[in-house]
Amino acid sequence: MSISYINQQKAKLIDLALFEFFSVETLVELAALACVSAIKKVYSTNTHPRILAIAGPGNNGADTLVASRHLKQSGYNIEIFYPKRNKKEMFQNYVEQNVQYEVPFLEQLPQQIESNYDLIIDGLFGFSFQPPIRKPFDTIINKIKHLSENVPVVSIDIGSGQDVEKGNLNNLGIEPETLISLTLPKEGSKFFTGKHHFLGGNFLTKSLAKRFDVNIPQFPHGEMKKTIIKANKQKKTIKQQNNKQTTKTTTIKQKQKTNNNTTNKQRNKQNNNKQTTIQKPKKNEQKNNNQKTINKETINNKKQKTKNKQQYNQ
Ligand SMILES: NC(=O)C1=CN([C@@H]2O[C@H](COP(=O)(O)OP(=O)(O)OC[C@H]3O[C@@H](n4cnc5c(N)ncnc54)[C@H](O)[C@@H]3O)[C@@H](O)[C@H]2O)[C@@H](O)CC1
Repeated sequence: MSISYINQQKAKLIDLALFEFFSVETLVELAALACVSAIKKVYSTNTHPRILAIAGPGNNGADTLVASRHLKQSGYNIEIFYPKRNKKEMFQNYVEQNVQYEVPFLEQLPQQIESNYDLIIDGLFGFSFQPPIRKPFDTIINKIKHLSENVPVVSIDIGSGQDVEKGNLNNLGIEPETLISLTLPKEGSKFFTGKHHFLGGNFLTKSLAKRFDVNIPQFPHGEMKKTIIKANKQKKTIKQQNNKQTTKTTTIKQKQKTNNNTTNKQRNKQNNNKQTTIQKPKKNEQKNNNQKTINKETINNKKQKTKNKQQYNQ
């Protein structure tokens, strides 16, 4: 079953529907844990011990504040820049929790980020972002955008400054190396160009999925990172070089069936994984958004994963 991408309005409505039977604190805590789980998967305390988390004024910032606390407890050396503090009690509690766990809050975006941090968490804006970017976030986003060539950036739900539905229009937003979509990927994430795309927050019930006409992502409860969607720039380049292939949708399963080397055991394993589709975007979308081919796969499909990794490294 393919993953549904949702627009801004649907994301907001699903969020409201979840609030009917979850408290916002519970959702934030679970979303934050999903983010932590994904971050640990790619950036370990050995390779990326020093993290700068940038938290925005809304619930995307709340996810970031809570994730920061968990990351500190997981052994990372994390600092938070939280330029526009939300005055609601929930946010004040999140700040206090970080203070209690000795996570420092920075007054300014630090200088020398490249040499002082191994990873940046971008939690400025999520699905409620409405362009254009207002002060002081324009300067912050601009700085992080340029740093992202030297320090990996993880964005929570949306690359901040990007259009929720159209992606990184006019290159105004942050292009993260890792994107962690929550509940369901937003339409703009079809244009994601980074390396790792996780999906976390297994919140949808069957009735909500029906009500909002979306597919529930298939991954076990608690395993927030089970479904991974990977953008593969290299693949697109190769495809383009091989000359104007028409839009093609093929399942990983179908693709692998044609591979004579695939063993029955592997095939069974692939069938068990809910494979998703490889899709090429529409031409006009590509033009506006520097779209890259999206290769969606399950994490258990190790063989395919290794293949993709090799392509990145080429
Ligand atoms: N159902 C879900 O998927 C869940 C989503 N959560 C998180 O909540 C996020 C959505 O939270 P919110 O609805 O609070 O909104 P956001 O956190 O996306 O942002 C809203 C804030 O950003 C400001 N803002 C919007 N556009 C701006 C602009 N152009 N310039 C400057 N400031 C701007 C608004 O004034 C408001 O303060 C999601 O993206 C996700 O990270 C989780 O916390 C809980 C579960």
